[in-house]
Amino acid sequence: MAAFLPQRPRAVLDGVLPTSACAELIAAARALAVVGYRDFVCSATILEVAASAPELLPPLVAAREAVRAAVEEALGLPCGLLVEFTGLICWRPGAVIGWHHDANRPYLQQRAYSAVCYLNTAGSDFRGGTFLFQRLGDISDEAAPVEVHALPGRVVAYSAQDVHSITPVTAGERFTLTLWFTEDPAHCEDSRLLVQLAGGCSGRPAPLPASMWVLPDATDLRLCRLAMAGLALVCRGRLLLSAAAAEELADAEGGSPLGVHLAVQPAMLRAWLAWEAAAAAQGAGGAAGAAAVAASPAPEAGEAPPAPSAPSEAAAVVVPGMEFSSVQEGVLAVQHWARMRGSCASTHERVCSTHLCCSPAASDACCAWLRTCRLSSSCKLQEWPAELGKVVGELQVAVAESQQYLARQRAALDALLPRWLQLGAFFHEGAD
Ligand SMILES: O=C(O)CCC(=O)C(=O)O
Ligand SMILES: [Fe+2]
Repeated sequence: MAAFLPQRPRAVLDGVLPTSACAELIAAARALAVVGYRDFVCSATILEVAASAPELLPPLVAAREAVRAAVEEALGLPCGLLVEFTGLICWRPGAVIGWHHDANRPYLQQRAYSAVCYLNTAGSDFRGGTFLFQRLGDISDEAAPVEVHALPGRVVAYSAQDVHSITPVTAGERFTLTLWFTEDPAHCEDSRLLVQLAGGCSGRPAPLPASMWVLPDATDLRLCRLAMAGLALVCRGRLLLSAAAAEELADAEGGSPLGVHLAVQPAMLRAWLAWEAAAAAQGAGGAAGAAAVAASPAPEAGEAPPAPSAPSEAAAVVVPGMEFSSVQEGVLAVQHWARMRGSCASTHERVCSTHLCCSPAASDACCAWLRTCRLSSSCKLQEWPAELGKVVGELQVAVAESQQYLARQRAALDALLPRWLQLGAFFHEGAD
């Protein structure tokens, strides 16, 4: 444990999470994170996880509790801390935060302490991204930590008023589990989490990031999901949009990032849901049925995704990083692969589902698959099956492993949920 000064509590704690738990959380973040709270940052909050992939709550909650317990002990807070925010955060190249403290807005006054648990290693998994505390030039500076380099399982904890900064991430991806603590029960995230969980955990549509930053590497399963959905993708600035959303965007308020985000979100979501509904209506149509769905999505009240076989002009635009010459080519490649696998419907599940990259190994296999996509950019389409064949075995193992992993997490959630809900009811009654 590092120096701890009561007047300016700062602690750096190693080994709070085992490396395996960190890898698990990174895989969950890769699967779920959407455009985050600042440029080049993607995040998945605990509430978003509860809404879209509740079976991933058990490892996230376990990690949250481990960090909370370690911070309470290190900062000597016997009364216990309430968690105001839990999020998995991915920092991509370009992400940076200047000097600030974490309660620096009127609506953040409830934050009392902060804790960041690093999930991967500075210098090897990513470059830059060093956490710096401001030196205050008083005697306590001698002992207080000022610079924190990320290592899996290392936690930095500090008062939310303590000024700090993060140097720019220059390469790779920096993953953190970030927690803010409050002493005010009204701001504890658990009540919102319980309300959400009480609403039921199953049958939710697969989450689709509504928009995303276009990233230099773009090795991202989400791009694949979008291409599978037959969406024509358009690159606008650093946002990747559906063609339909791009049209709406023209009307968006001055093209401001917020306006853009608001315009994009509903359009893409509607398109995705329309596609999902069409796929469900086709039922177990097998390869041909599902391929037909992908090729001619059902007309819907919202936007149906553009048909891959009838590309719009916008569709000729790039899906960055995938290096297909068009989205259609990407879709065809996926369909080829699907036919090879014998079932397009389950391929949809495998390729499009968030869950494909929920286990670390599956996540790696997905990345391998997407890398293959990229490596194959110069290949002709007919060469795809051979190319893809190389990783099909790996994916099969990954899918099986992912399914087992999710089954285990679902069982864990089933076991936890009644207790959480009971607790929620207890607190609710207590509050009445
Ligand atoms: O990721 C970190 O090391 C700290 C992040 C931070 O300061 C913040 O999100 O306010
Ligand atoms: Fe901060």
